[in-house]
Amino acid sequence: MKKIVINGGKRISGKISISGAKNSVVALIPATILANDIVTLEGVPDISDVTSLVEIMEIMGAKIERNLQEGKLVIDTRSVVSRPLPYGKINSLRASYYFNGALLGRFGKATVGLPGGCDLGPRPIDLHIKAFEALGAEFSYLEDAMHLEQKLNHLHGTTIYMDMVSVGATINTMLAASRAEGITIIENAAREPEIIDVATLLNNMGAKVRGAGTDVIRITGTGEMHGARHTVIPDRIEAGTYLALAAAMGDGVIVENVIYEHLESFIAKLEEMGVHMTIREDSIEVHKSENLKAVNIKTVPYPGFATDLQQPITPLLLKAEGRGWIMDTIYEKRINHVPELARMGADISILDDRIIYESPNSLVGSCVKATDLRAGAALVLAGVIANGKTEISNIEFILRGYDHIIEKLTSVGVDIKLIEA
Ligand SMILES: CC(=O)N[C@H]1[C@@H](OP(=O)(O)OP(=O)(O)OC[C@H]2O[C@@H](n3ccc(=O)[nH]c3=O)[C@H](O)[C@@H]2O)O[C@H](CO)[C@@H](O)[C@@H]1O
Ligand SMILES: C=C(OP(=O)(O)O)C(=O)O
Repeated sequence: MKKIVINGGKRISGKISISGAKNSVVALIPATILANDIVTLEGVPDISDVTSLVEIMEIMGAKIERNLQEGKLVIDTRSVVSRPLPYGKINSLRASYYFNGALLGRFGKATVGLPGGCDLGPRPIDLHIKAFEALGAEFSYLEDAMHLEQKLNHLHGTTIYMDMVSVGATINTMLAASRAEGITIIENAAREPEIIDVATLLNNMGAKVRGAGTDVIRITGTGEMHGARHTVIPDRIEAGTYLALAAAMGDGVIVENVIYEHLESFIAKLEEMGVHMTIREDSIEVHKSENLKAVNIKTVPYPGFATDLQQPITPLLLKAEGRGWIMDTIYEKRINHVPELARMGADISILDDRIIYESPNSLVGSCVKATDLRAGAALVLAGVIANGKTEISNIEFILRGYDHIIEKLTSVGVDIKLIEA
């Protein structure tokens, strides 16, 4: 079992470069199945979710050259077959549900086990299934796995209204609809940058996806798709995590390879707190910031404040002055970081549908447990801020989504190491 050990309380400075977006690449990899050809992905983060997806793709018959040091995957999906994938790695990550859309689109059938991923409370997939059914697939359970099969000899385009704004259901529908006959219109689509990234790859592979990034997406299905080369967008959640850390402990930190527009609501919150930043074309410099103010945060779909960033920003809030609350309207049970931060001395608790906190807090190094990916990120930040030694267990969650986190933090002066416990 691995642990992260941090000797906290030291100021940091320097540069951190952001890797490709986890929540994009986990959809881009399954999307390559639609090509029946060779797709090269660049800017791929070296994270365990990518390793898991590569393993699943190889089980399905894909030939993959991987050089994650250089952020590159060359994926040949010509020998992929739609074999049942009920168990194993499939159940360990949420994004495995994208195999449903990709396999259904290319082969007209898919048998894929139930998705896993972080425990954020219930994570239903009814909208995905409803969309596949609307496109002409029949849904059933086969050996504990989801089985989808087209009723006719092809899927057909249709208009789908999403009851809720869902990133996963929007992307899955785009995948299946890319190979359907006719036009599919997704209404009330999610607008996240990751959706645009997936649409860009699909279009480069020969699909016709229009309107990604707005709440109406129009997909004209195509019988054939082909190989392409694509660079993954920068990870706005990784960027937000390091910006929050820089605001809390930095004496001048530059976060590089960021798209500012993807982070506008987050930056607006940092500004409201009193954080000083210089925004450049593809980097953000966080200056030494003092006398920060407590703020309230409500997570909503993009372009609002991202659910994935409410946990990583919490340690920064604990350094501010005043009282505040956080309300996660996407995943209201995304609160696992709260008891661990309280264990480190934070005045933080849950009241009804909110996390409430009173600051400033003097955090003290402690033994804590990462219960999910972004809770883990929050504990790393808390460990850097806290005085003394923090030991974080269950770090496999953190490695699902943060590329070279130890190396990146060491480079700005954090005393952090990974140990075998
Ligand atoms: C809108 C939103 O902020 N989505 C976030 C969500 O995406 P993720 O893809 O996990 O979740 P969705 O965007 O699909 O779901 C948004 C909401 O819709 C509900 N839902 C979803 C699908 C479905 O079939 N039925 C249903 O009820 C979910 O329970 C959730 O409350 O978590 C990801 C990982 O943490 C983030 O990167 C996404 O930005
Ligand atoms: C919770 C997350 O990941 P997943 O949806 O893959 O579990 C996340 O990226 O914050």
